[in-house]
Amino acid sequence: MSVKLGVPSKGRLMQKTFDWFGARGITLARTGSEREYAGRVDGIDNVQLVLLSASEVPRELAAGRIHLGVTGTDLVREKLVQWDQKVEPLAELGFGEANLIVAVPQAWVDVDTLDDLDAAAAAFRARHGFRLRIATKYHRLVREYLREGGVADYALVDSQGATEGTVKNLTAEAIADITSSGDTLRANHLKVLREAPILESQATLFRARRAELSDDARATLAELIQKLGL
Ligand SMILES: Nc1ncnc2c1ncn2[C@@H]1O[C@H](COP(=O)(O)OP(=O)(O)OP(=O)(O)O)[C@@H](O)[C@H]1O
Ligand SMILES: O=P(O)(O)OC[C@H]1O[C@H](OP(=O)(O)OP(=O)(O)O)[C@H](O)[C@@H]1O
Repeated sequence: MSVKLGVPSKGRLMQKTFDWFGARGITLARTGSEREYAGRVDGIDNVQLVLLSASEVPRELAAGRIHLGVTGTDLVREKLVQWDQKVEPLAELGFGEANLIVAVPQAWVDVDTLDDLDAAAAAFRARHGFRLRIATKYHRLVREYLREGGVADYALVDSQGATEGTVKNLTAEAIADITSSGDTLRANHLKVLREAPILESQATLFRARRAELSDDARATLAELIQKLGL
C-alpha cells in the first residue's frame, strides 16, 4: 500500500505546491501529456501523487481516499462539517493567502459594519418586498458568520465564479468572497465591511485523520513527514 498525496492539478496552488515540496527534497511532477492527470513523486519511495482540483481535496481527505492533501483552509472549513475531526493541519505553506470577506457597493455610504448591513437589509426588504441578496460560494461559512454577527434579513444566492460581477449584473446586492490584492473588489466598486474577515486562508498541508494505513504505509508517512521537516 502506498501513501496517497493529493495536490491541486491546476490553478493557482499547483506550481507553488510543487515548489514547496521541491524545496524540501521531494520532487512532484506531472507526467504524460499536458492534459493528462498523471504524476510522479521522486525523493521518497511508495508515495503516489493524486492530482485533484483544490476544491475536491477536502472531500478526498475526509473519505480517507488520500492520506495527505494540499488545499486552502477556506475550502476545508467550507466543505467539511466538523473539519477538525476529519483532517489535521500539518503545515501552513505560505502561499494562496486570501481573506474571505463581505463586501457591499461603495455607493452605500451608510453601510460600513455588520450592524449597518443588518439595518440596510431590513430596509431593503421593506422597500422591495424581497430579501437583500448576498452572492457567494461559501454558504456554510457566510451563514454562520452572519448569524453570529446578528444579520438576519438576507438571502444567499449561489455564485461559483466572477462573484463580484453579480452586483453589477443585478443578481445580488452584496457579496461574500475571497480577496487577495483587492483589485477585483475595487474594479467592481465594492468595499469590504470594517469587521475582521470571516476567515484568513492560505494553502495548507493536511493529514486525513481517518484514512487506513498498512504498517508499510505508516512508516512511509512518518518518513515523508520527517523529510518535510514537520
Ligand atoms: N486571488 C487569490 N489569491 C490567492 N489565493 C486565492 C485567490 N483566490 C482564491 N485563492 C485560494 O486558492 C484556492 C483555490 O484555488 P483555485 O482557484 O486555483 O482552485 P479552484 O477554484 O478550487 O479550482 P478548480 O476550478 O480546479 O476547482 C482557495 O483556497 C482560495 O482561497
Ligand atoms: O483580490 P484579488 O487579488 O483581485 O483576487 C480576488 C479574486 O480571485 C478569486 O477569483 P478567481 O481568480 O479564482 O476567479 P473566479 O471568480 O472564477 O473564482 C476570487 O474569487 C476573487 O474574484
